[in-house]
Amino acid sequence: MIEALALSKRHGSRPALDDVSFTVPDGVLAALVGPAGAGKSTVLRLAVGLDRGSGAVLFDGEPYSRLPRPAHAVGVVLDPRALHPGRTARGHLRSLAAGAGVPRRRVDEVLEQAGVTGARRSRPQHFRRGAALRLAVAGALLGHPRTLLLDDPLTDLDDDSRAWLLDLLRVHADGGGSVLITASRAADVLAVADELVVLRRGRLAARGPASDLVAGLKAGVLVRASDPGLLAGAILRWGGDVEPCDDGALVVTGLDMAAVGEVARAEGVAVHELSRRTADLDAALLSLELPETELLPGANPGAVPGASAVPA
Ligand SMILES: Nc1ncnc2c1ncn2[C@@H]1O[C@H](COP(=O)(O)OP(=O)(O)OP(=O)(O)O)[C@@H](O)[C@H]1O
Repeated sequence: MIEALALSKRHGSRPALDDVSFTVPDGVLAALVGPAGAGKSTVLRLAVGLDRGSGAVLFDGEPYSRLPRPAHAVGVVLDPRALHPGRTARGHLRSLAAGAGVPRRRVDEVLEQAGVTGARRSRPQHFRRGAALRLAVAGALLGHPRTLLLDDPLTDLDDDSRAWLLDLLRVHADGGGSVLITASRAADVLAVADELVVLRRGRLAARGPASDLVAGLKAGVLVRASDPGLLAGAILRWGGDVEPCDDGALVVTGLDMAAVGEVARAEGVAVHELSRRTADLDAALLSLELPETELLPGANPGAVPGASAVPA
């Protein structure tokens, strides 16, 4: 199980993460989603002690820094291109295995599992994205970890590697492990993630079972117009509800698409886009109201043994 407890991080005066808590139980594949800069990578970097902040991330109750054999508990893929330029793929894995106290024979097993046996003698800095990611995942699997953390694994991935990866993650979670991946678009992970944790500007925007979150999205109409303020006022007068988005679009509920078009015409406002809100799943998720956050027992980092895993 992964527990993120009250994670916060600032870059100067700018908060990169603000009091983010969530749990990924055993047997669950969770996706941390949010637009660029939302703080997803920061969560993973804090989790494995590569960044400093406040709060804690616990793996089966222990911070990463206190795991006796971290590679045997948590498999991590942050940057698949972080490789020694002079090593072959197999050499790279052998060096990881040696550092993690994993027997050498395990290297050939994970190369095969990742489908990169044929490229074991190649230098991976020339690998395409799919092969580089497979090699990185192979490295993460060396110690048979129960938990997997992968930062943005799906971007620019070829279809075969994507299918391979999603299958591997699903099987891992179904076998009782916990998996946390990050993605910029919820649509990319909706079919595979059990749980979503949605971040918006470093804060939790929504979290819960993916199917519940999507079912909870109110049907609505997304409209972009020349004068959103004027249109919003008119929609309210006509009995609709309006939620403004960051990019100036409005999400309207209580009026159908034709009615929104009519209101705009009556107000003399030019409409630049009119679509069903479900077309923009991410905007809809980001605008969800987060229920009162129930802090996990002991979520006060001061009360959690080893919570200084992420030193302030
Ligand atoms: N070293 C740094 N110095 C200053 N600001 C930083 C640094 N690293 C990250 N940030 C800022 O912290 C915020 C969160 O960054 P983070 O990389 O965690 O976001 P992200 O959701 O992973 O984005 P992306 O999908 O683009 O990787 C962003 O505003 C980013 O610009």
